[in-house]
Amino acid sequence: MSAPFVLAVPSKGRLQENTEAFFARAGLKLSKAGGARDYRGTIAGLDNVEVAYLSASEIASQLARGFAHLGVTGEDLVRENIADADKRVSLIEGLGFGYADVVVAVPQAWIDVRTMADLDDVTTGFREQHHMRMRVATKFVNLTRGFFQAHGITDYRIVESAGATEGAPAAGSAELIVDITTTGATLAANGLRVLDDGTILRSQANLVASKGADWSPQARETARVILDHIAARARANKYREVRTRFRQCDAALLGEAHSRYGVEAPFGGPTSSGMLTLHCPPGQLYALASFLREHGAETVSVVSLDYVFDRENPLFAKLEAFLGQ
Ligand SMILES: Nc1ncnc2c1ncn2[C@@H]1O[C@H](COP(=O)(O)OP(=O)(O)OP(=O)(O)O)[C@@H](O)[C@H]1O
Ligand SMILES: O=P(O)(O)OC[C@H]1O[C@H](OP(=O)(O)OP(=O)(O)O)[C@H](O)[C@@H]1O
Ligand SMILES: [Mg+2]
Repeated sequence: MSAPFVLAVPSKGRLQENTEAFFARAGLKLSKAGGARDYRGTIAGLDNVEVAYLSASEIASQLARGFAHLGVTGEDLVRENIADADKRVSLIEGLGFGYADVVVAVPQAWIDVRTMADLDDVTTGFREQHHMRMRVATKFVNLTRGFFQAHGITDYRIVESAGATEGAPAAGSAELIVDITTTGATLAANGLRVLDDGTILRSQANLVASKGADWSPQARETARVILDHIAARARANKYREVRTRFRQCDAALLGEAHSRYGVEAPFGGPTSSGMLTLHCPPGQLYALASFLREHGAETVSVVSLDYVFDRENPLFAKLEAFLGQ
């Protein structure tokens, strides 16, 4: 038997739940034979796939080393943990969950410090006054270094923080922090404020491919099947299916529906009896139904789509472009 195809997914918390739901919606059911504490799983119907349940940061490292073919993890962890990330992994698609911003936050009491340029000024003053550099508490050491360097800030020192980073300024172990925020509640509760231009990265969970994995023809075929499921579901989510039948429908009317409402006609124009199937963005359904009735339709029905399989698979095309032929 050939080596398994490894899909790495988060082993706990919100990311795990969201990831399992995401694959399930795409028709890929992840299951663990040994229950919740089993860190190996399978995908029903895909025999050579091994699902590896790992922490989100470990997934980034495993992808960088080529120990997993595909994985789900946050872009923040990819950028923090992988040097030269764009050469070693490819972010195939943002998954629409796990949103978090990596930000520079300072005590609210620093009323004169609004921007990174202001911060640059006070770091220099702080060093002269206190004979030590300002301390930045973070677990995002690399992202912080890169961002501070891009803003020309050099008078600071990083204090590595494993958790509860937002508490560091009040505890006196740092002057400011770099950490993730989603709702802003934790920053506010700790009397901190994000600098106006202090957002380092807007992160979300991504489907990530590894360059260094063993991309045998069989592994590529497995990736194609997985990405085909995901692309079909993504395409289905973007549209509702609209059906109607009326004689006055012609190419000019379809052209107008396309430019006004973003409507696609996946099976071409109306049939000889005037039957028409359209795909319409959800937000435009009422406007489209009104438009069709104004032009002669008696009835317009709308249904949700589960999957739309296209010949083209943009996700697999992106993977192939990244891996090279
Ligand atoms: N409110 C949030 N808190 C923590 N992580 C979040 C939040 N929202 C989104 N995320 C994302 O989830 C990922 C972190 O997941 P998780 O905490 O499981 O990671 P980890 O690196 O394994 O951390 P841990 O040390 O807690 O095990 C990151 O990509 C992060 O951006
Ligand atoms: O902006 P907010 O919505 O307040 O979210 C941000 C906070 O949430 C996370 O911690 P979490 O409580 O998940 O604990 P963790 O340290 O175990 O990740 C994260 O580390 C931040 O501290
Ligand atoms: Mg965490």
